[in-house]
Amino acid sequence: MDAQTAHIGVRPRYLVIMGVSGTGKTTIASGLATRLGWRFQEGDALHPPANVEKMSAGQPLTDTDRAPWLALCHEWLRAQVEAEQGAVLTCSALKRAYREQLAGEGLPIEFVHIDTSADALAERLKRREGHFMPASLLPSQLATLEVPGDDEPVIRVSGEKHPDLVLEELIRHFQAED
Ligand SMILES: Nc1ncnc2c1ncn2[C@@H]1O[C@H](COP(=O)(O)OP(=O)(O)OP(=O)(O)O)[C@@H](O)[C@H]1O
Ligand SMILES: O=C(O)[C@H](O)[C@@H](O)[C@H](O)[C@H](O)CO
Repeated sequence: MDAQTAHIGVRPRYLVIMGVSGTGKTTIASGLATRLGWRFQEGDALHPPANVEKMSAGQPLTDTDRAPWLALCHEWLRAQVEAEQGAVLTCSALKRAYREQLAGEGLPIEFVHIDTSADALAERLKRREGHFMPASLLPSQLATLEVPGDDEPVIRVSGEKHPDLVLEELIRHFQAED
């Protein structure tokens, strides 16, 4: 545990920051990784090019499309657990089955579900520029989302609070549990 992490007093964790497109996964994940000195991976960067092309064309992904992507995400998580340095991955992880695949082989994965209202999401995606995901896919994202159950290792946060407040809330949560 380096000086910064020791100062904050949080043991290494292995987090998947999840939720629908536009909910704030990259914002929160990168903020956590920076504050805690943990490794960060943008899950979208692990998509096969065909998946990005499909979404860019306004077509929702299928379970078959997501399978190789989720396998790469799981592999990244497994390598981080072995490295024991703490890690944060962004991944929509919309379905329970996807979350089970990410946490497969008994990996100690925790999910942070960022929940944002449909209206706020629509407004954000309408304004967002330079991203491959069209706002037209928001309804399919919301329809596909299976909100994590209380039986899943999930921490629920709001996507409509200021990101700095969410980061402080998460770090306090980790400190209280350690
Ligand atoms: N709490 C927030 N309040 C207001 N705007 C936010 C908040 N969090 C993120 N945003 C904005 O919403 C947009 C999407 O944020 P971000 O890229 O982090 O989401 P994402 O879930 O990673 O999206 P995607 O999955 O589509 O890549 C960005 O323009 C970001 O600045
Ligand atoms: O599961 C999915 O349908 C996709 O992963 C999307 O969620 C994108 O990755 C991301 O949200 C891009 O905006």
